Amino acid sequence: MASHLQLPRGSWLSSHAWPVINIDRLRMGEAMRKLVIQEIALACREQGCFQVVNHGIRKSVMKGALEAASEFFKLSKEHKEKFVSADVQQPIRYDMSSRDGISTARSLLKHYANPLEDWVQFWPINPPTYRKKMGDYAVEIKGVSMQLMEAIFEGLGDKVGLAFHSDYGFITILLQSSAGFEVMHHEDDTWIAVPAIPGALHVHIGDNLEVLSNGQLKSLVHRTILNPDEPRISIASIHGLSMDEKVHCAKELVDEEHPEMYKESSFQESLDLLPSNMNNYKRFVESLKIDRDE
Ligand SMILES: O=C(O)CCC(=O)C(=O)O
Ligand SMILES: [Fe+2]
Repeated sequence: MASHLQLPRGSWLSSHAWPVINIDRLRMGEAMRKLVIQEIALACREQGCFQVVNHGIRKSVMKGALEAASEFFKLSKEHKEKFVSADVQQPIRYDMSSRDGISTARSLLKHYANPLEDWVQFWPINPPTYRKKMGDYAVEIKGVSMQLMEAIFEGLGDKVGLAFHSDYGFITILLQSSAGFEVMHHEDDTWIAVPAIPGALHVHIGDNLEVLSNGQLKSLVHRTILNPDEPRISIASIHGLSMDEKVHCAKELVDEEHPEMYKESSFQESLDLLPSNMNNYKRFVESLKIDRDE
């Protein structure tokens, strides 16, 4: 394993936008499974890759497979050359030169693996532990692939139900019946799945608070993903001022070093902007930003 891989504190490591997914949670009840499927779907859509931990493959099996491969490559030429073939259809093939146009400097041993009983007869008998160690790994990695394929297929049904936006108002409080809510990380613009924790309320910052705080707080960009299997209910309570009351940067937070960054606005004005959003969505707070470079 690469030395830069950190172990997950929770389920999702976002410090480097690098998803590490704890997949034994796929078996911890329906609600948890849904969340993990959503995390996997998110990683697939956003990054096209992710790492899994708690996948159930024993450490000794992973170590054994690496040892078997390494011992094979350390063998003398005559042991390995038995498997050399120019025929890429062979069930086992050792090669040191490029027949695929992509191998530049590597040796490879390529063989079929599952079902093991069909293919193991073609595998090296040297090193003597090769068949057992690589065989155990082949069987266990197939189990992980099957679980992941199932989860990825389930996640493919998920569609964005409510696209990228931030809320007008100071704060929004969400009471949600199930997962599906995603928020954008402030620093690296990656999406993070928010779990629906029973009994908990989700709170996020809206455009008004970004303006009031003169940019010290940022309104949260978020969206929701549809769950094809069950309806999701979410009650979003958005707290703001009355229709025509203006929200402006707090005077206490404006001085020479921190000039006013936003124009004042009312809830009515945010509504007036809605029709123009139909074809080209722009966050309301963006339209309030004062461009200081001009
Ligand atoms: O469906 C949700 O949980 C979020 C709803 C939302 O973002 C909104 O109504 O502004
Ligand atoms: Fe929202």
